[in-house]
Amino acid sequence: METTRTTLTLPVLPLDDAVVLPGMVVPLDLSDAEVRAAVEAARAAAPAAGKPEVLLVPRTEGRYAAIGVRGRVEQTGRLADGDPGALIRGLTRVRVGAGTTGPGAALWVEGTEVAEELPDPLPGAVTELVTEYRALITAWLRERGAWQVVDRVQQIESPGALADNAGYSPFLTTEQRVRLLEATDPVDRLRLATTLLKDHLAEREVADSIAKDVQDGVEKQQREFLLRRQLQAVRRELSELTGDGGAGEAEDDYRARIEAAALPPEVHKAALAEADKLERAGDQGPESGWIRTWLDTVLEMPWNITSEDTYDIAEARAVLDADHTGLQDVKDRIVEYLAVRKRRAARDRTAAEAADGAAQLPEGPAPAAPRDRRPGGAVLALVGPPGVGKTSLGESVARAMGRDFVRVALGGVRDEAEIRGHRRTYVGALPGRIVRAVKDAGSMNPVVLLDEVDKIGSDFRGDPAAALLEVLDPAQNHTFRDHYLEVELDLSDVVFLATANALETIPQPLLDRMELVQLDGYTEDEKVTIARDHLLPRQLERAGLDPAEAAVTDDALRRLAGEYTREAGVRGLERAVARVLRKIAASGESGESSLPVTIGPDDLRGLIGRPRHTPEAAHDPAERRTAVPGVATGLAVTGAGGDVLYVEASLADPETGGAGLTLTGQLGDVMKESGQIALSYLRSRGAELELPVGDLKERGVHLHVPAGAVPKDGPSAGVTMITALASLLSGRQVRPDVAMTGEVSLTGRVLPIGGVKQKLLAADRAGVTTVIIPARNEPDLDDVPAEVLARLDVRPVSDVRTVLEVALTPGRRPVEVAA
Ligand SMILES: Nc1ncnc2c1ncn2[C@@H]1O[C@H](COP(=O)(O)OP(=O)(O)OP(=O)(O)O)[C@@H](O)[C@H]1O
Repeated sequence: METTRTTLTLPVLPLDDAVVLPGMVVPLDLSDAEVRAAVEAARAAAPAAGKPEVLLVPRTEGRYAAIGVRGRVEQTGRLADGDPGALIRGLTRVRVGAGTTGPGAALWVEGTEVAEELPDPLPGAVTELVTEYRALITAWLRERGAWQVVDRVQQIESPGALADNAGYSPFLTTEQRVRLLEATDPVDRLRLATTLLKDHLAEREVADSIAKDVQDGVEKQQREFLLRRQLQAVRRELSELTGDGGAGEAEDDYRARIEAAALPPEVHKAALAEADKLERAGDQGPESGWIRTWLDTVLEMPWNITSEDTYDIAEARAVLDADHTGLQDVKDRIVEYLAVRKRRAARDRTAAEAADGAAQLPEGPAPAAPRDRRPGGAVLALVGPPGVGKTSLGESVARAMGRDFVRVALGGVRDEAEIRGHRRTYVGALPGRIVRAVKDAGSMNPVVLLDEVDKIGSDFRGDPAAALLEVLDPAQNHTFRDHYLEVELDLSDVVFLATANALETIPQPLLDRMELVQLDGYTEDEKVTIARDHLLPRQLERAGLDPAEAAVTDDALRRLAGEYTREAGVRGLERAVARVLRKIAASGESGESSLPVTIGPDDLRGLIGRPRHTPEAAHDPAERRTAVPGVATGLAVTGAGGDVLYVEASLADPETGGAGLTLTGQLGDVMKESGQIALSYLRSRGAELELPVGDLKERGVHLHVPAGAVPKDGPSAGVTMITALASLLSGRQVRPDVAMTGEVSLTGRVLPIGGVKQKLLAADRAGVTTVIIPARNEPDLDDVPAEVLARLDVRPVSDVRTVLEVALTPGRRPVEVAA
């Protein structure tokens, strides 16, 4: 019911995010340029006696509403905040028409006033609506304590004005207010105002009931808290009565710690259950001790901590290079491993995201096929002699990946519980080493170095290797269960590395999971570089010396490596360097010598005594081990890397010693067989070689490999045994500068062996210059550093005859047979 009345020309006062409805009186801020422009324009146009009038039009996102409200500027002055302001009263609705001109900077429009007409008397439905709205709004206002407003609302008679008064309701949105403004029919408007109010009341009811639930929850917690406090107090009093110290403060403490620790849901549940048990058991309970230990362990685990992998491959390489000299191929392998790991991690992430996305769809496609959860695949195993840097490479890998590092020493572990923990019911039960490693690392994705996997054994206490296999298996290790911890531990993000001295004793199933990287040991030159760049700086620091105070020349380092130590790695060398520096520090301190000093090779003797390992070839010929016939130099790989070993042969006294073969020196079965084969070969073919083999048939033969405390095995001493025997029989010495390795067949063929690089490095260390190797091992020479090959005369052979030709000196001395 809208009849057009007057046409008006008014300056527009735009209202952003606000609506003024007829009947409302609102303050407007005159420091706003548009508001000021409109008010000033209105003032300019107003008749001398009358008050200026503006058209208040809501504006949303730059667009004006179709209906505005004629507003009268009642007053100007200061607003509460001190800004200039105007008090404006909304009068009537005006339909906004075309733009026009007028004084001032404001926008002028023409508008037509909207008249409101209602039938008189009002129809019953409308009266009811008025009553309903009034009841609702007064109830709401009363609730909020707005008593004056209640009175005012009670006095409003007209349905339209009643609805317009809703403009004051704080819960309405601007959009809802605009709808009220644009509802030109008064009854429609009141209907709208009623609906909006009812909606609000309904919403508030829901919110209230939620708040009430929350409140109830809080009350329950408070009650629980109070009860616990009381329980505590009772316990304390009890313990005072009975004279036991230490009241049950701790249980509540555990509960709080559990809540604070943000444990995974399962763990949280288990921990709370234990805390409950602890409370029930009380302090006197026999169980309380181990429950506490368990809770402490669980709370100390880094459940929610994972370090972020930030490495890129070039950086990782740089870290490896900075920490270790040489080892190019080893570093290449590690970098490849990291690159693959990184790619797979990225791929798995994408797959996981895709799967998550699919899972959110109600009828999504089947989730992606189960993936190998370990991004890196197999476990990288660093295999090589002691002191070649396996452990420190592991540390470097962690550093390169930006992860925490922990080492788990497995040497001598025979008990499965060492890996997997003891059940809690055992006295003194502990979690296994894997759990302890993760705890020590302080994050759930550390690099864990399983040191000396070749030295785990098994006995009646279970098989640690089997437990270890589960730890390393990507299909199982995301739910690893430690017997002690009893809750599942996700190990799938852990990077496992392993080290071993020798492959032979690694249990096969473990070996299958490993990707092997061999470290064979260093040449003398490499050792000098490592010592200069890494060992010396570190030991200087340990000795409290400044690099400017003490220098050790490369030649001195070389002598330390060559004559004071004999090893594949650099551990002994590092110790020797440390000894030298300690002496320097001591003599500097006692004033015996003045710093700075430079240590050359000849100073070493005065500092740390005579060298222990002079090369065999440097000895007086009469003192060499091969000075007597029957001794040959062999090459072997032991747990300590490559080494030279000597094989001694002798014939037993025909009267006292029986016939047959005696083998001594802790030889393994395979090595013993080599002895048998050597003897058989010489018995059958010796004559062809012009050897007096008759002795072999009548007299017992004894083969001994000294350094008897070290177990030795393998077939590669075959050539050495034959050479020693042939030397004995022929009376020709074995050349002291020759060492050899190779398996021998019954027909005298020289068969290939392993560990060529380690053996050649050892030969070079020992000062040997000619090395006999099986012809079929020639390709292995590619792995041997060029500088070593340059010093060695390597003779690849395929027949034992050639071995003897090379190894035996021409000079012939008859065997002195003891009569
Ligand atoms: N290439 C190298 N560059 C720098 N330092 C090295 C290198 N190789 C070894 N080292 C240093 O030699 C020392 C011994 O190495 P490490 O303890 O890692 O040997 P390992 O092979 O793990 O021996 P083990 O098998 O007995 O544990 C370490 O201090 C290490 O930093």
